[in-house]
Formats: sequence, structure tokens, C-alpha cells
Amino acid sequence: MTTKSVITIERHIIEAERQYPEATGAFSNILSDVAFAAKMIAKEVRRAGLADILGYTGEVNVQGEDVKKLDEYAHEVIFKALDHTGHLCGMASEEVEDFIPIPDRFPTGKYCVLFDPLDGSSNIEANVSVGTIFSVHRKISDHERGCAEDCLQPGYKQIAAGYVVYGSSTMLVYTTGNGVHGFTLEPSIGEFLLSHPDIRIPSPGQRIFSANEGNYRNWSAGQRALVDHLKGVDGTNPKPFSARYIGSLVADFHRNLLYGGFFMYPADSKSPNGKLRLLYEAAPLAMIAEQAGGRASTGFTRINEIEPTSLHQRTPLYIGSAEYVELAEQFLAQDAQHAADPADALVAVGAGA
Ligand SMILES: O=P(O)(O)OC[C@H]1O[C@](O)(COP(=O)(O)O)[C@@H](O)[C@@H]1O
Ligand SMILES: [Mg+2]
Ligand SMILES: [Mg+2]
Repeated sequence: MTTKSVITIERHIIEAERQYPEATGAFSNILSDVAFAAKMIAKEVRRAGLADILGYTGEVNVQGEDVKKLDEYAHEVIFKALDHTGHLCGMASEEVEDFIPIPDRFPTGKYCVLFDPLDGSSNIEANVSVGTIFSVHRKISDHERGCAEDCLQPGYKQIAAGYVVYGSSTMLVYTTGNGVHGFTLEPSIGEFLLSHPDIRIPSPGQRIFSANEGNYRNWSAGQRALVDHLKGVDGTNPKPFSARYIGSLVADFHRNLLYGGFFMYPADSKSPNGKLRLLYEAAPLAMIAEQAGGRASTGFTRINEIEPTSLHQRTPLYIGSAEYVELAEQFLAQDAQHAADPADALVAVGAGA
């Protein structure tokens, strides 16, 4: 059986970096180190049922979520793969409340990495696809060794973003602003090989929407109207969409990236800012979506124009095929019309349900 390509991710990164004569290789190293960490995590995910890595650690993270052993393991692996290289001035992780400085015994560098070490934690035990999401920024602060300011940058300033899906195969998808490229892990040689060069979200994409409709009663009027329209129950849509919801953001996003469609985690009366985190979930996927010809919005604003104020801030998210994200914005505009402040529309609906 012939393998499709022999372009490893390391070679792909180095070739991409050749376009920048001033490049030092530091950036390539960071992406290679993330790819290495992904291999380590993939190894544990693959044998999760056999290893003592299922279940909870007993800790509660800054999100108020019970920490899964795989969340913690993935966090440690990524941290340790990046902390000693001399390329970073710090990190931020879903699993750690504050900015993560580089240990004093190691030199620092001019980049910072933000990551969701294990995305889709609720699916781990059920052997459903989970993932890792990462975002890379340049150091901007005057702080000698880096500080939270270096992580609190709007998404359009990202210099790279990517994710890993631990599914039927392990795939790493990344962008440095020159298109979106997918690599599949060849377990027999432990190499990520280029399998999906230059990914573009099909347009018009498949008529697929992903949302947790269990939250319907807490949704705004505009959000309900949108989903009613997608399902063709408002009488104005002769071609209803299909619903697909895995419950792992990375896996839902990945499917929509390849097939078209869109994912949404709206704000609602219980979570006025939505559930997903801006800096290490929404913003990196937004960079990929835009690079692949799609869009990412809060329903009102481009995700990557949001000026972040805190490491773990949440945002409503509509992401995928551009035409479907625009459709969502049109329905949500109804909420803004009905209420001076969109949040009022949310509360009004939720409370009355
Ligand atoms: O169970 P819900 O409310 O639908 O939320 C599912 C969403 O929460 C998440 O699991 C949150 O991410 P983490 O697992 O990294 O905390 C997303 O992957 C997913 O899209
Ligand atoms: Mg997540
Ligand atoms: Mg997570």
C-alpha cells in the first residue's frame, strides 16, 4: 500500500519558514514541539481504557470544571515539551488560572503559546474524538521574561494556530497565515505526514449545523428563530439542514472544515457570554476558519477582532462556512433590534421559558 505523501510536518514547517529570510527557526521549533506533544497525547488517548488515565484527578480548574486525568496529563506533556526550549516567554492553558511563566532555570524567548490541552473532555470515557487546540503569539511586553500581557492579544495578531483531533486517526491541522494544512499521524513510524494540503471549507458547504439544542429554552428569540429556520420548521426553508453534534468542539469544527456547515455555541440566559474560551478555543479556530475561506463570529462581531481582557474569558461562537455564519448574524440581528442591549433579549427569553 503506497503512502500518499512523505512530507513530514517538520519539513513542511521549515519550508514555510524559508519564505522569511529573517526567520531564526525558533517558530519552527515551537510547532515541532507541539507536534511531538500531540504524539505523546495520542499514545495515551489510544490506550486510555487500559492505562490509569480515565476519570477525575479530584481537582477543580479555574472554569469550575472537574479536571480529568487526561486533561492534566495533556497539559503536563505540552508544558514540558515547550518550557525548556528558550523560544517562549510564557504560556496560558485552560487548566491553569494564571499566566504560566517559563521556569527560572530556562532561558526565555520571543513567543508565547496558549492551549486547550484536551478539548472535549466530557467525551473521553465514551471513546469519542477529543482534541488539543493551540495559538501562537509574538512577545509584546517589556517584561524581561514575559507576562500575561503577551497572551492577551486579539486573534488577528496570532502568528500561528492549530488543533489536533484524536479520532479514528490522529490529525494535526495548522496555519501560519499561508493556508491551512492537515497532517495524519502514521503510527508505524510516529510521523505526521501531509495528507490534506491547502484545506478550503467547501462553499456552499453541506447543509450541516452543530449546536447543543438541549440549551434551546435558554436561547434568545433570534437564536431560536435561526435553528427553527435551519430545521425548516418556520416554513421558509425548503431544504432543512442536517444536525450533527459530537460535543467536542475540535471534532465538530474539523468535520465542518472538510464538509462545510457551521458550529455554534451561542450565548444564552445561563451563559451570557457563551461557554467556549476566546484565547485558546475560539480565536485559534477562527484563524483557521478564515484561512480556509470560512468565518468566525460572536453573532455580532468578528471573533479575531475582540480585544481580550482576561485569560479565560468566554465568547459566543459561530464558525464555519461563511454563508451560514452570515445567516446566523442576520437572525441574531433581530435580538439587537428588539432590545437596546442584546443581553436583555437573552434574559427576557430565558426567564420566561
Ligand atoms: O456539553 P456542551 O455544553 O454541549 O459543551 C460541549 C463543548 O464543551 C467543550 O467540551 C469545552 O471544551 P473542554 O472540554 O476543553 O472544556 C467543547 O469541546 C464542546 O464543544
Ligand atoms: Mg475545549
Ligand atoms: Mg479542555
